[in-house]
Amino acid sequence: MTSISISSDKWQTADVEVMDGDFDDDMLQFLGSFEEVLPETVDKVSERKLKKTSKKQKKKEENTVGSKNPENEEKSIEERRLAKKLKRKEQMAANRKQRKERLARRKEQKELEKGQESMETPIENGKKKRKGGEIQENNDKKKKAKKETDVSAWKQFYFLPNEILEAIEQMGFSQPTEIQSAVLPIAVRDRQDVLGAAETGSGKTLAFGIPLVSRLLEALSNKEEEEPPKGPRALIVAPTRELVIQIMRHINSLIATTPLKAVSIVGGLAQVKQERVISQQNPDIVVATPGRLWAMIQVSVSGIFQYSPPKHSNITPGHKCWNTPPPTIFHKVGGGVQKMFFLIFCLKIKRTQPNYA
Ligand SMILES: Nc1ncnc2c1ncn2[C@@H]1O[C@H](COP(=O)(O)OP(=O)(O)OP(=O)(O)O)[C@@H](O)[C@H]1O
Repeated sequence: MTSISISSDKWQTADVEVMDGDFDDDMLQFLGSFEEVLPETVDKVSERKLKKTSKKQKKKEENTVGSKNPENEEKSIEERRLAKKLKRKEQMAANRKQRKERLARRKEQKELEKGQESMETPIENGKKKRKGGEIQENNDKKKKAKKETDVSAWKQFYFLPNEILEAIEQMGFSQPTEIQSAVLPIAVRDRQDVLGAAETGSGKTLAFGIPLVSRLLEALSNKEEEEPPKGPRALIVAPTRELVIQIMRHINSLIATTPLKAVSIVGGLAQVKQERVISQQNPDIVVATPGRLWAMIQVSVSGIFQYSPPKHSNITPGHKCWNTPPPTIFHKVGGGVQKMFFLIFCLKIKRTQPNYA
């Protein structure tokens, strides 16, 4: 019997079974297969093993997908190609649209600037003086070419000033349109305010343009002895730049034979420049979009809109233009409302208050 101590405090004894006999090398061989393994080595080895397994697994998965669904894979490649193609197409369409819009904006801007530059030409006795007389000559040629139009149908409107009949002749319009025939006697002869509605392209611009220019000419002839009126006396408001351009074209043609001047006020052009043109040129007619007009009324340095109220006004199409009622605007415009002449033209008129005529 052998005693083995197992406690640190006190030695104790325990009975153990002792094996007797010889141990040959074969029995102890397994000891050689152990190797010393430190903690850091354990971490590194397991990390390497983990990486290897995840790579293998990934490869395996890829192979399985590929080998299992080759059609699906082809499909997804095709889909991706199509999506890319579509995206490219959309991008190209967007670029084309942007380019078109840019070109249209530039064209509009040029037209408006042209209109304003032409304002800088002095006007005397209803005829424009230009350098070298070259442009005047071209205009004369145009006038001659268009003078062949027979405008006898317009003669029924005996109350129209001669300058306007001459302008209509130059424009080449042999007959008044329906809305023009309906409006002219009421607005020019009877001096009534008009609320008109007619479809697009029916000639509404001249239907309000002719009465407006007639009134201005009338006022000019009545006040020949007096000091010429300061500031714009007629205001045309249209909801878009495009409409302002269209209206300006008609108004400029209408006043081509008169000493009257018109300018446009729209967003997108330098406000300072527009103010300068207005205060230098002192136009009789202003054609404006509401946003820029409002901005100019509020921050106008020259105070151009404070001179005197516009006495004749057109708002077209009225329902789209204003959030505040027109008289409020004109009160601001002129600093006081005088007798004004309203011509409101649009595509449709919706009655919102039953008692409002
Ligand atoms: N009496 C006329 N005879 C022939 N053509 C005319 C006459 N009056 C106007 N026009 C022409 O008809 C076209 C349409 O006129 P206008 O732009 O005034 O229509 P509109 O009713 O104001 O249209 P929109 O509602 O689109 O503004 C213009 O090209 C204009 O020059």
